[in-house]
Amino acid sequence: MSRDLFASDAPQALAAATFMLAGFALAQQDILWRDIQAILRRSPLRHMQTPGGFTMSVAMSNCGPLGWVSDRKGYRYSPTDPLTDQPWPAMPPAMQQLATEAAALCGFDGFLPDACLINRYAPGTRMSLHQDKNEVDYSAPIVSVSLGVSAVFQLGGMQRSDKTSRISLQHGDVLVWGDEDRLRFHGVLPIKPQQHPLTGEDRINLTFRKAG
Ligand SMILES: O=C(O)CCC(=O)C(=O)O
Ligand SMILES: [Fe+2]
Repeated sequence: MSRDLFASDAPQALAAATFMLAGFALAQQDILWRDIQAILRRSPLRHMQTPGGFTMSVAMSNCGPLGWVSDRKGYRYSPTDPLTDQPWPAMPPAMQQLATEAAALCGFDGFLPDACLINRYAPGTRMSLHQDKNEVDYSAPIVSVSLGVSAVFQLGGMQRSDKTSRISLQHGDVLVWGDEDRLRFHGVLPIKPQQHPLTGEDRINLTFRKAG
């Protein structure tokens, strides 16, 4: 059987600076899951408000020195969880190391995330096309880890109206984008009803960022 079927350590280039590390997080799934549960006990998943007054369908929380928040005042990073008025839970070493190693494999040496957004997609939930642009410094990549049921990721261009390509994201896949791809529009199509042994019907996504 071809070695390539198992070559999860070899990044697959999807664009000039967008890479798929298929199954890269699989070896860490148990510790990741345990760490995520511990974070969510302290800073629970919640549906944030958009500046326009809508409620987001993806439920979110964060860990690390900074956390992404949205409310009527806008999108931003905050050192405290508005739900608890406490600092966000610390970023567990296994999570930070996974992000740093994934980035390095894709040519982004020295990536030290200070924020990890935790997204939970229930069946039918989507994330519309957007750019990740609340971070201060765009020289750092975004490292995105998928756990649980599969999703279809839309990778667009620099304009919202640009054509998008579809990338299937499976449990354990890690997607990394930076440099000239850092501000590409991207989104997630509605999650199809499925079951996964680790997460049930949900998809959990972790996006590691250098926010501050
Ligand atoms: O869920 C994903 O795969 C992408 C999440 C995302 O784009 C974000 O949190 O900004
Ligand atoms: Fe994003």
